[in-house]
Formats: sequence, C-alpha cells, structure tokens
Amino acid sequence: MGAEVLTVEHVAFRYAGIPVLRDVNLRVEAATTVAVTGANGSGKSTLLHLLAGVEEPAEGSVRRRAGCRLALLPQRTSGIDALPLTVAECVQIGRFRPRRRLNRDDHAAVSTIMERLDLVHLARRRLRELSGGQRQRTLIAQALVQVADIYVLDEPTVALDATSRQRVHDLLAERVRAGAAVVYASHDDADAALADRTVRLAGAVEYTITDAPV
Ligand SMILES: Nc1ncnc2c1ncn2[C@@H]1O[C@H](COP(=O)(O)OP(=O)(O)OP(=O)(O)O)[C@@H](O)[C@H]1O
Repeated sequence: MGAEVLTVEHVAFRYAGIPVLRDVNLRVEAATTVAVTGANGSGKSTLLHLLAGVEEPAEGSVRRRAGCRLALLPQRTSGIDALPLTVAECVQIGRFRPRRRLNRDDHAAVSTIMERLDLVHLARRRLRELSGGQRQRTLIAQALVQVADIYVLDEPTVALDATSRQRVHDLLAERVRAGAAVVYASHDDADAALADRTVRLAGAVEYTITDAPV
C-alpha cells in the first residue's frame, strides 16, 4: 500500500438541510482501488463529488494530498452533448491545459486510449450521434487520458458490454500499477469485487468498509 492521497474524516453532507451522508470516514492510498456501492439514492455520487471537491462537506473534512492531480468522470454528463464535439476532440479535452498546445505525448496518449477503448473508427463522429456505450467509452477515455494521481469515476462501466467492461478494468489496473488511486461507484457486485476495498453506503446514517480478501 502506498501513501495516503485522500482522507475523509467525519464527513456529513446535506442537500437543502436533508441529510445524505453522515460521519463518513475513508482513507485512500496510492496504488489502490476503492469501490463505492449502495442502492439508488444512497449517496454514491455525492461522496464522489466530495472527494473531487465539486461539493464541500457540511461537517468534517476531505483532504487531498498536496499537489495531487485528480481526474473525474461524473455520472451526469448530458450537457456535453450540446457541444459540436467529435469523439477525438472530446478525448483530447482530457489533455488540455491553459495556454498550452497539445504536444506529441498528448497526441500519443489520445491515440493509445482511443485504440484501447475501440474508439478509432468513431473518431470523427459527434457525441450526440453515438450509442450509449460508445458515448460512455468516449467519456471514460477523456477521464483516463488525463495524467492523474486519483481517478474518481462515477459508474464507469454502466451501459458497457462485457468486452468494454474488461477493457476499462484493464486500464484501471494499469493506472493503479503505475501508482494512481482509483475510486469508482458501481451497482454491480462483480465490478465492485475487483476493488481492494469496498465502501457500501446505506443511506444517510450508515456505511461499511470492507477490505477484499487477500
Ligand atoms: N442536487 C440535489 N439536490 C437535492 N437532492 C439531491 C441532489 N442530488 C442528489 N440528491 C439526493 O441525494 C441523495 C443521494 O443522491 P446521489 O446521487 O448521491 O445517490 P447515488 O447513490 O449516486 O444514486 P444512484 O445510484 O441513483 O446514482 C438522493 O436522495 C438524491 O435524491
């Protein structure tokens, strides 16, 4: 196990005063995977938003290791369909930096991830012209092409067929072997079982953390 990259302590979160999470504690180390599971509405997306800094906790703290880079695949991404982006452009966005052109490494990383996720033949298609699974693969590619220390992915394999799921898990395993931490939400027990640790949310008041058997 590596150094801690994310530390969640006594976190509570409420939407308009309605409790969603209470007293959540979690430590995520480098080179590990954590699956966040639980029923619809149990707070998985909310927890991931807190980890990524999209939301702030009402109580407690979420600390990311200083200087650590985080890539997020949100669950709700419909806004991007309104943009006239091709698949290739959408993946390239993962490598954009202010005031800097994409360099050779960026283009190589984009090509590689598009090959690995079987997107090359779709490169010039607009996002809104894709099937659900093709669109999801494109957004996963945009997240995984980023150079990050923590990948936070909300239901990354939803809408994917078995081959694509396996490809995504292979890519995640590679990121973890390279030292990154991966946190993903999932409804699928088989998907969750691939993680080193599972956080099961059970509504506003309960959660459990389970380490995978070694
Ligand atoms: N923007 C919001 N405003 C108010 N309530 C919200 C908001 N977003 C989520 N909620 C509520 O917070 C709770 C947790 O939602 P969240 O999306 O985190 O659950 P989830 O476990 O990711 O669900 P799912 O499995 O359906 O994706 C739910 O009861 C939901 O109705």
